[in-house]
Amino acid sequence: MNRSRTQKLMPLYLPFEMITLSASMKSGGIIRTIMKRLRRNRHPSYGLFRSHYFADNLASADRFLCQPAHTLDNLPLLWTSHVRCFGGEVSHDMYNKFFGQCRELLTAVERYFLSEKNSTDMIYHSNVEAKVSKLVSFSETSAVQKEPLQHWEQYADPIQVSPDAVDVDLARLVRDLTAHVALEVIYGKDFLDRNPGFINDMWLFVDNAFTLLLAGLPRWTPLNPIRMGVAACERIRGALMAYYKRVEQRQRDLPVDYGADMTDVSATVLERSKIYLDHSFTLRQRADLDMGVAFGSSSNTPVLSFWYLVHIYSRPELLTQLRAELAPHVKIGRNVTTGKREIASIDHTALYNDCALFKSGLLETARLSGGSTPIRYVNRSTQATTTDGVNHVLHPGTWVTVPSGNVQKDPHVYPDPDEFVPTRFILDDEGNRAVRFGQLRVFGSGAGVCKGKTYAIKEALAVVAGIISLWDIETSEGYTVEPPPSDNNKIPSKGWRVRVKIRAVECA
Ligand code: HEM
Repeated sequence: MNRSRTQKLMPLYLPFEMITLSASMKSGGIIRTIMKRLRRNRHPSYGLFRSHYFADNLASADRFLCQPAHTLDNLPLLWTSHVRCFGGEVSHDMYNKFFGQCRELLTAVERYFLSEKNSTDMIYHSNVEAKVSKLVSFSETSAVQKEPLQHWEQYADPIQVSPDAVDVDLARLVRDLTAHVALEVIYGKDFLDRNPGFINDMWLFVDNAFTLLLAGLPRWTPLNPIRMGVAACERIRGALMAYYKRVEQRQRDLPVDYGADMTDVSATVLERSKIYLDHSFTLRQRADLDMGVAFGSSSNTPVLSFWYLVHIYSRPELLTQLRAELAPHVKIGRNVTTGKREIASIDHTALYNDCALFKSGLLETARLSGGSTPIRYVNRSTQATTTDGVNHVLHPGTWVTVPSGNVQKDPHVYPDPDEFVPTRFILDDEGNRAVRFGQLRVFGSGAGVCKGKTYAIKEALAVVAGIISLWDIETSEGYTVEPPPSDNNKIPSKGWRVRVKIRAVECA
């Protein structure tokens, strides 16, 4: 790689310094004192390295991060994941295409998943009702499972224990179902049916290799987790290459491979494909750049939804309150063929706007699960103003990290910060109960803010509302799950074994 292609790669020391500084800020004590001493007077460097500014005490993190991308750039971090994690192509051609077209490609995500109106259309398209109604499969005839399992049941080890009860790992079940919802809405049903191992490969990669690779271990490192993760990543790339070939065939009115049904491919994919074609991206380059979308859209929401369910099902009183709040908006009917209860409809707009306790509880789960630390590359000189009023100059070619998530455990902002307080984000304005994000920044800020933020909340609300409205869930003997102080975007390694039954509830 020549210098132009390496200069925008995040330095290898940065994740380590960021984690150490972040931990020292939280823990206080001697490490904090040492780190503070290392802060060079008047130089905006905090810690050991001059090319990294750890901006933990900005006067306004939001205002700072809202600077235009030509000053504070989010793309070099994405380029770093492309090179180090996803093993994407690093040719000169790819570098130019990446920095030339990436913003346009991200806009094709943002337009449908960040906008209030379009994200509502997307969640209505996602048919969460049908998926949640088939959370687990029942055999009518015997206690032995005979029906084909749904995609999300494959790795959740379901065992039918009576005609109406299934024991299952809820962590795997919910994680895979929620990922399925987002991926189907983006890539279409045929893609997931044709690639039944796709979601499992994503987890193999995320759980085993992603962090180690981002920290700088080469992809050829002879460690089992990396080998396993990298092999899964290559299968994902292969699936996306074959997929974008079919999308191109559809767009050019050519016969589509395998006669695949491409009618439900999202507008996001069609727009991205058009950009790829207009700028002569090879199939491999298209797949490389879509990995960020596939992972971004389906790695965080599933874990958030799972932990919210843990909070709810381990608090019977809260469960009752939420079911009452949701009842007018989540209609239960009967399946005309089986006669079993199922979700007939979900009013997604009402879940988002009118169910204050339910939405606030989701934000509280997000608050507890840990915050984000936006990382930006400094393209042009800029200033960072700290709380003590000092202006630091940040030079081009340096990096800045903003641990805006630390506020989430700050007792001055959130009293009893380790407690789960479901009402915490409700503002009562003369009888009008509204839910406000306040200082919560789980989705980042500024130009690099999460491009799926609005959809992600609607999707998590829909999945959780559907599950708690239709299903009774009890922890199996010997399994307890306590939400960890910070989930690091993970489900519990041993899963959460539960018994699932359809709830006896009045049908509409
Ligand atoms: C609970 C769910 C989610 C969480 C917590 C989350 C969080 C984040 C965070 C922290 C960032 C980096 C922001 C920054 O640097 O300031 C990000 C970036 C991104 N997210 Fe999400 N995300 C979620 C769901 C989604 C979904 C559903 C999609 C797509 C439909 C998505 C697409 C993206 C994309 C494309 C980026 C890169 C943005 C850029 O650098 O310009 N995310 N997300």
